[in-house]
Amino acid sequence: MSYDLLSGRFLFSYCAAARFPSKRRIAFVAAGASPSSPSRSPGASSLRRRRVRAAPSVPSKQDVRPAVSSSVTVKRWRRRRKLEEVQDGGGGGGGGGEECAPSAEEPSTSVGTPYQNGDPLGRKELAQCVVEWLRQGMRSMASKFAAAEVQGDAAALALEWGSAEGRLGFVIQAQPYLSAIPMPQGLEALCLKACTHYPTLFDHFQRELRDVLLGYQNQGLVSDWRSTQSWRMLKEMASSSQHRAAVRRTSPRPKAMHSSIGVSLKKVRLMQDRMEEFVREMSNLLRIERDVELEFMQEELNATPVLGDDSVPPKPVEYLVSHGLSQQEQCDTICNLNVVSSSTGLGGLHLVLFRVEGGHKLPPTTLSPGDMVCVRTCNSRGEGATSCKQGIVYNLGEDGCSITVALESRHGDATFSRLFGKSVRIDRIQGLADALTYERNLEALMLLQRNGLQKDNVSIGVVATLFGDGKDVVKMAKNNLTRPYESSGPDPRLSKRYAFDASQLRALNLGLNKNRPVLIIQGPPGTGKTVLLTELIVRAVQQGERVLVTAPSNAAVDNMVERLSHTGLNIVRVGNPVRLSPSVCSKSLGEIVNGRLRQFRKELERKRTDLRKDLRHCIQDDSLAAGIRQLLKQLARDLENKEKEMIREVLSDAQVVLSTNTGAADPLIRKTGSFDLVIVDEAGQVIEPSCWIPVLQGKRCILAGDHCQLAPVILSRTALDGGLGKSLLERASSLHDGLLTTQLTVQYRMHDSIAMWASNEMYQGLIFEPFLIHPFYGFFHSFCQQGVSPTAIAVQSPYIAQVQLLREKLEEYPGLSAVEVSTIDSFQGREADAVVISMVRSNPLGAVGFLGDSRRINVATTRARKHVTVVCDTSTICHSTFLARLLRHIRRYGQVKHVAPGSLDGISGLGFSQPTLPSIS
Ligand SMILES: Nc1ncnc2c1ncn2[C@@H]1O[C@H](COP(=O)(O)OP(=O)(O)OP(=O)(O)O)[C@@H](O)[C@H]1O
Repeated sequence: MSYDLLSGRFLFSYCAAARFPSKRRIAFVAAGASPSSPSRSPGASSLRRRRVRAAPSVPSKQDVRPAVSSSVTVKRWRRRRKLEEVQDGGGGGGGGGEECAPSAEEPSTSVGTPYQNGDPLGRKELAQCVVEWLRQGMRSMASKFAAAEVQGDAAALALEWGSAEGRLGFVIQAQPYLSAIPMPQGLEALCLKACTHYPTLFDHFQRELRDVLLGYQNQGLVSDWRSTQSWRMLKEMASSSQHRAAVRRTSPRPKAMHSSIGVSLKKVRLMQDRMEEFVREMSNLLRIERDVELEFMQEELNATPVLGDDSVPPKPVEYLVSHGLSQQEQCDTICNLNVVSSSTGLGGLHLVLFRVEGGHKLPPTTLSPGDMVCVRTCNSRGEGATSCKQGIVYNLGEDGCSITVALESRHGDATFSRLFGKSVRIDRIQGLADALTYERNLEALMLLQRNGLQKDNVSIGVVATLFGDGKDVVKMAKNNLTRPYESSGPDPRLSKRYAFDASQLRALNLGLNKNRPVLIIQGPPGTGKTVLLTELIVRAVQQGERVLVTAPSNAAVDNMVERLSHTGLNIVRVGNPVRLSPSVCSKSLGEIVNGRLRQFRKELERKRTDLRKDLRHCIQDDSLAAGIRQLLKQLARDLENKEKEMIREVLSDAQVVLSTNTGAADPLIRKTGSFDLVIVDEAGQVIEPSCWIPVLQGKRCILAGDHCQLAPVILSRTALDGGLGKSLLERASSLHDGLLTTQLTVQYRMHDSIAMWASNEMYQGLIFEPFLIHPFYGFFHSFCQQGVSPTAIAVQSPYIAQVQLLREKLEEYPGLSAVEVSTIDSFQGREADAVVISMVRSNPLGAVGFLGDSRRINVATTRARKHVTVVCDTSTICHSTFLARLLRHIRRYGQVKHVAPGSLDGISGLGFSQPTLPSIS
């Protein structure tokens, strides 16, 4: 190894003909060296000269000669080493290459860059023999230094230290001592890595010097080893900034985590690499998906309503138009609106009030609070501009002329200001991820990569479990962080509310184990996942845990809020007020805060009114008026501060916080600190990045769901094929031989004949132990006549337009407006005594579209406790073998009724003829 004065580069070459065949000789150049390389550091020239002198000129293994005192010849030195080896028991140290072959586990090392910074490399990274090889080399160097000390040869000592000065000098100085010792066979690459790693060399040298000096002290050669010149010089070197910079890690990799999660640093690095690879892939897929979404949205928005003849000058447009490339997505539009005012709502919502131009009434519209909309300027024909702002309908004015939208943009946003004074158009867009969701997913991935394995990350156990391999998890278990093998026997104390079955009790016990970072609860429909989660939350709070509960959709979160409302827990639902179901409003953050601020607001309003009165009276007195205006501003600030304080208070007092997965990224939640437990319901329905938003906020997590029910909706084929559609639930349940998963096996909801179909079609015949349910038979039109309450009936369709049409039709029948009509997707997680599924599709081609998605039909069918009616065109539906099997099952265990063409006006058309179902292989 030498330093090239001309190029200013550090050259290292090593040739060990005896051990490496010629083609395996290693010669490498570390370009640029370190920031403190001699060419750049002050005093570099003298240092360089000394280094050139001190470095042996490319020693070969045969003639390597340790730079020991002249009295020790190479022969004697070798003899002594051999003797030491014999004394050590035949090379128990490191020379015995034959005993120290690299194992399959040993990392393949790239020997590229000497002088990496960082912690000393240990046995795990280098293998025992290499560490021993280093120890011997450094022992020899330390002995030389210490010998100079006891011989009182200050000049020699100074010379040696001078050569070793600086980390580069130190590494160079160490080489001859190391080269003198044969490298363990097969581990040459690791030896080369180690012998150029300054922190490692220094660490070994320090330990050996201390031992040698201590030996001298015991022999009475020195009085106090700590006060020797060698030791003081070493300490001086250790306190230099150069040294500290070298042993400080410069890469963003985590520090030695082994003490935190009980696995080796090497394993932590592997996990980090795995995680970085995952984050890279997922971010890329998210971007692809986002591009397709935007493209799709643009196409939807470009489908501008056509107003007929171009030559006819357009009148003020007042219409509702539905168009859509996909039948599921419907886009309702209101044009010719003007911005009237904007204000800030609770939680910083940017509320913008729009009115129809010319004081006209809003057209009849299906837009309603909570709908996601796109807001942009438009021309007099209603054609919209390309750039748009996303928002959510906040409310529709009672006067019928206005609509308020909560916009994503903030005050002062240029896009928003451009809306002023212009004609504006609002389009409803369904089923598209908004920009905020996309950004929050990306942010979660970034946080996972950056903080996932950091010591201070609360969810480090979760991350390590989900990115470690099976061995890591077992290791962590030994370290008491997780106990995957703990007893799963039922705990009788847990069965007060329900008579839980054994599989539910097992899940409860596992879920309440604070030492378990990850639990996956999987269960087919009706097996009590939601019931179980409710119980788990109650018990977790009882054992002192603060819980964050999330789900992919607002409907699923509200469902959980409703179930928890009766438990007496202090729960808070966080989310955009306009998207919450009215039944849970009393638990929403907005409502709670407003309730507590009511008195304060009243008082503030009174003060405001007084001040405004005063202002009117002193309009002539500029300075007084300015003072009053200041006071009014101050009142507004007071309200804002009080609001923030109250939000913080409400959230930090809450025992359970509930939001959607995306909503969990809300700074309001993040600011209140981490959670002991995060529970994600319907976890099979959400893409993995989204799941990481809540999961990173808790010490441990429970994911519940069913991978045979609705999957994440992905638009891009590339993203789907790349794996974006795979949920964390699905990935985690296949990890570590299913160690993280527990199954629920008894279904309590459905009549046996419904459950049987689901079991055979979706769960490989898994027998759900049935729970006794009495079926009833009848038809939708006559259910109610048979005494079934309208609230016990749920109508589902995959298509939103059909849902809207059915709602309108049912309004016409007195008493039937209580029948719930919804899309299949929004009914997931819920149940009803009787379910009617309207399949809609009817075409000569037999195209079934996404009806062919077995998971969606599984959800629709398994919502029913007692009865399922499927309304469909069998000639279309039966083109799908899956759907044809469903119809066959119904024919076998139920009844098929036929509506004759042209007789759609009611009961009279229903007969009992058996339609021919195509044969299916
Ligand atoms: N141990 C039990 N004893 C009696 N009834 C139970 C029990 N567990 C669950 N149930 C009932 O079974 C029905 C289904 O429960 P739940 O909605 O929790 O199931 P789920 O697994 O979440 O279903 P899905 O996945 O279809 O949403 C509910 O009516 C619930 O009250």
